Amino acid sequence: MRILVTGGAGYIGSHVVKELGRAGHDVAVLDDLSTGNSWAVKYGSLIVGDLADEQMIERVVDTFRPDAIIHFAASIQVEESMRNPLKYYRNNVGNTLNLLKVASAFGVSRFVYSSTAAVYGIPETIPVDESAPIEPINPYGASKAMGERVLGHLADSSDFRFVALRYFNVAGADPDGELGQAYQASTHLITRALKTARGEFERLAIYGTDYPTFDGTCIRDYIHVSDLASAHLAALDHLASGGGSEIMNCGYGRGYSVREVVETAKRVTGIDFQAFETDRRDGDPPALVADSSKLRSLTGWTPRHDDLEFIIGTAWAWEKRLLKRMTA
Ligand SMILES: NC(=O)c1ccc[n+]([C@@H]2O[C@H](COP(=O)([O-])OP(=O)(O)OC[C@H]3O[C@@H](n4cnc5c(N)ncnc54)[C@H](O)[C@@H]3O)[C@@H](O)[C@H]2O)c1
Ligand SMILES: O=c1ccn([C@@H]2O[C@H](COP(=O)(O)OP(=O)(O)O[C@H]3O[C@H](CO)[C@H](O)[C@H](O)[C@H]3O)[C@@H](O)[C@H]2O)c(=O)[nH]1
Repeated sequence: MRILVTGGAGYIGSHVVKELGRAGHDVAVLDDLSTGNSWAVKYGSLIVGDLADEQMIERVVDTFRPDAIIHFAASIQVEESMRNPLKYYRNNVGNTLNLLKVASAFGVSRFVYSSTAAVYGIPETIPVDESAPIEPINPYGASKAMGERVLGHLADSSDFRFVALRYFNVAGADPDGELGQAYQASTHLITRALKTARGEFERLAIYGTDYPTFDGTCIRDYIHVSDLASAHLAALDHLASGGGSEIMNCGYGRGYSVREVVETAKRVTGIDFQAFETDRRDGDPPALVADSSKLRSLTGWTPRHDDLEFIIGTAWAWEKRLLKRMTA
C-alpha cells in the first residue's frame, strides 16, 4: 500500500514507519519537525510541512496518492495543554480537519488515528474498555476526543473508514537501537527518569503522592513502542480486508505506579538517582489501565514486549546512544 504518515518523524511515528517499510509498503512522511527529526525517517520520503497549510497537504496527497493515511502529528503534553489550550485545539482538531478535508476530496478512505487514554478522563472502572464514558479532564484529551468524533461523523456520511487507536503510555525504544524518544524536552516519566540517571537532571520529580492508589502515586499502563507499532499494521490490515470503523485501546492491561517505575529504572540502570516528592501535576488522572481485548480479538494483535524491565532497558540503551551522539 501507499501510506502517508503525518508525524512520522516523531517518536511513535518513526517506529511505525520502520515497520511499514520493512513490510514492503511505500511510505511518505509529512512532518513539520517541530518535535520530530529527519534522521528518524528510515524508510520512504520526508516532506517537511505544517498541517496548518491545507494547500500544501493537497499538493502532497495529489502527488503521492496514498491508499491510506496514518495521522500521528499532534501536540501531546497534558500539562502544556492546561496552560495553552488553544495550541491543542488548533493543532489537534483544526489541523486534523485540514487533513480530513483533503483526504475526502481525494477519496482516501482508510485512516488510522492516534488517540489516547486521556479521552477517558478519570475512568470509573479499571481496566477501562472502549465503552467507558468519554470525559476528558484536560484540553489534550478533549482535543483527541473531538478528533474521534469528527472521524465518526465522516464515516457515517461517506465510505470513509477509520481505526482510532487509544494509546496508553507509550515507552521504550526500538530493540535494534535505531530509534527512540529523541525530543530533548520530553516530559514523559520513563524518559525523565533515565535522563536523571544519566546525569542530565539532578533529581526526578514524583508528582503527587496523595492519589487514591495503593502507594499514593499515579498508575499507568506502559506499552512498548514496537508493540504499538505492530498494532498500527494490524489496524491497516483490518481496513484493507474490508473491516469497519473501530476505536480500540492499546495497552497491556497492567498498571505500574510512578514509584514502581522509578524503582525499576534504578534497578535496570544500576544507578540510585535522586527522586523527590512534590505536588500533583495539573491534568493528571490517578489511574489509567487498558482493557485491550477488542484489539486482540478483532485484529489478532499479540504483544511481544510486555515487560517493564525490557521497556526501560531498551529506553536506557537508547538514552546512552543519544548521549554519545550529542557528545560525538
Ligand atoms: N507518547 C505517548 O505516550 C502517547 C500516548 C497517547 C497518544 N499519543 C499520540 O501519538 C501521536 C504521536 O505521539 P509521539 O509521542 O510520537 O509524539 P512526537 O511529538 O514525537 O510526534 C509528533 C510528530 O508530529 C509532528 N507534528 C506536530 N505537529 C505537526 C503539524 N502541525 N504538522 C506536521 N507535523 C507535526 C512533530 O514534529 C512530530 O514529529 C500523537 O498524536 C499523540 O497524541 C502519544
Ligand atoms: O517527571 C515526571 C514525569 C511524569 N510523572 C508522572 O508519571 C505519570 C506518567 O506521566 P507521563 O508524562 O509519562 O505520561 P501521561 O500519563 O501524562 O501522558 C501520556 O499518556 C497519556 C495517555 O495515558 C497521553 O496520551 C499523553 O500523550 C502521554 O504523554 C504521571 O502520573 C505523571 O504525573 C512524574 O511523576 N514525574
